[in-house]
Amino acid sequence: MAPCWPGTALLTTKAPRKLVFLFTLSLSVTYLFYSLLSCYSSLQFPLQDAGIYLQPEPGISPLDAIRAASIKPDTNSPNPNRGPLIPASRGPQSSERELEVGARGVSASGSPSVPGEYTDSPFRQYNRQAASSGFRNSVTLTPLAATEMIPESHTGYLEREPQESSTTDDDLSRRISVNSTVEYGDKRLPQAIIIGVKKGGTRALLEALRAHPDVRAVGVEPHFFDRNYEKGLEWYR
Ligand SMILES: Nc1ncnc2c1ncn2[C@@H]1O[C@H](COP(=O)(O)OS(=O)(=O)O)[C@@H](OP(=O)(O)O)[C@H]1O
Repeated sequence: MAPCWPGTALLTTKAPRKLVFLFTLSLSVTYLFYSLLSCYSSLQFPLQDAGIYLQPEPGISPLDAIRAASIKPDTNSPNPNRGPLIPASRGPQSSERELEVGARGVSASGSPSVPGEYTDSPFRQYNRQAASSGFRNSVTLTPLAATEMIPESHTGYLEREPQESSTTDDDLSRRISVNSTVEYGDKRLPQAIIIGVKKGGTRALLEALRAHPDVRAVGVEPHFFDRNYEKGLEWYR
C-alpha cells in the first residue's frame, strides 16, 4: 500500500499543481525580464557614459560620435576649455604625467569648431601639426621629447620610456619651426658616436648621456660600422 502523506496528496490534486506551475512560470518570466533588463543596461550605460547614445544625431556616424565624446571637455578642470586629463599609460611616472586628449570646440581634425573659443596653446599646435604629418599617436599621447625619439629606420630598436622633462610650452613653440614643420622625428646622422670594446662599459655611458634632456639616443646599439656598414647611411640615419 502506498504511503499517504497529506502534503503529497495536496500536490497530486489538480488545483495545487496548477498553482505550482503558475508560480514557476511567473518566476521564470521575472528572471527572463531581469536578464534582458541587465543585458540592455550593460549595453547602453557605457555608451551613455561616453556621451554616446543609441540614436545619435542624424548625419553623425557612430565613429564620429565616439571621437566627439573622446574630446569632451573636463568640467572639473580649472580651465573649462581644456579636455579631460587622463594619466599616461606608459612610463614609471605615468601617475604624475597627465596629458590632454581634447578640448571643447575641437573637431576630430583638431581645428576649433568655434573660432576664438579657446586659446591655441603651442601644445595643441604641436599635436595638430604632428597629427597632420602622420606622427604616430600624436593626439592621444604626450609628445615625446627630442631625446625620446628613435629613427624609424631602426624599427627593431626599443623605444625608451618617456621621462620627465622640463619642456614647457615655450620650448615646444620654439621647436615648431616657422614653416610649420615639426622638428621631431626627422632623420639625422649622429653628432656623436660611442666607440668601445665589448664589455668596455659603452652601454653605461650611453645611458648616462641619454639622461640629458637634449640628447637623443638610440635604444639599442646600432653597430653600424662593424655589422651594418653595407646597409648604407640611409639605414644609419
Ligand atoms: N662604471 C663602470 N665600472 C665598471 N664596470 C662597468 C661600469 N659600467 C659598466 N660596467 C660593466 O661593463 C659591462 C658592460 O659593458 P658594455 O656595456 O660595453 O657591454 S656590451 O659589450 O655592450 O655588452 C658590464 O659588465 P658585466 O656585468 O660583467 O657584463 C658592466 O657591469
